[in-house]
Amino acid sequence: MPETYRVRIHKERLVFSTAHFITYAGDICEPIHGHNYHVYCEVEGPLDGNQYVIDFIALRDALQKIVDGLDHRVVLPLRHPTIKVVEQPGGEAGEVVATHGKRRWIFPRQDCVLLEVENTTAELLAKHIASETLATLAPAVRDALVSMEVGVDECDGQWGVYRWRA
Ligand SMILES: Nc1nc2c(c(=O)[nH]1)N=C([C@H](O)[C@H](O)COP(=O)(O)OP(=O)(O)OP(=O)(O)O)CN2
Repeated sequence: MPETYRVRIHKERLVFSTAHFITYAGDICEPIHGHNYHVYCEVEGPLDGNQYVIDFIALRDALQKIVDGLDHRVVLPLRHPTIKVVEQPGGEAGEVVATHGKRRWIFPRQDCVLLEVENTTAELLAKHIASETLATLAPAVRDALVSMEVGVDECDGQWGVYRWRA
C-alpha cells in the first residue's frame, strides 16, 4: 500500500494583520479594510535521513519571516488590470500611489508591500506565501518535496488555499 508523509505547520502566531482592497464582480472596488489573516502550510515528500519530510523548525521559521513581512502593512497588487500602483518620491522614504478610476490612495512606501498579483485575494496571498517559502528553502530540501499547500484565512473560517506540485 503506498504511503505518503506530510508535515503541517499551523500555529497561533502565524498571523498577519494587514490592510487591502480588492475588486470583484467585474470592477467593483472594495473600500480599504483590514483582516487578521491566519496561515497554515502543509508539505508532502519522502522522509530524509532524520525521518523528516522537512524540519518543523526550518519550515516554521521560514513562514514566520514571510508572514512578519506582511504584518502591519498595506498589500497592493502590481498586476491588477484597473488598480494602478506607482512608486513616487515624497515623505521619508518615498510614497506609493494607488488609483482606481477617480479614487486615489497615497501611502508611505515603508507601510506597503507591493505584490506581483492580479488582486490581493486570500488565494493569491496564499500563492505568494507558498512561492516565497519555497524560495527560502535549501535547494536539496525543496527539490525533494512533492507538494506544498498554503492556506490563508481572511475572516475566521474563509480560507483561500494554494497548492504547488513539483
Ligand atoms: N474567494 C474569495 N472570496 C472573497 C475574498 C477572497 O479573498 N477570496 N475576499 C473578499 C473580501 O476581501 C472581503 O473583505 C471579505 O468579505 P467579508 O467576509 O464580508 O469580510 P469582513 O471583514 O467584512 O467580515 P465580516 O464578518 O462581514 O465582518 C470577499 N470574497
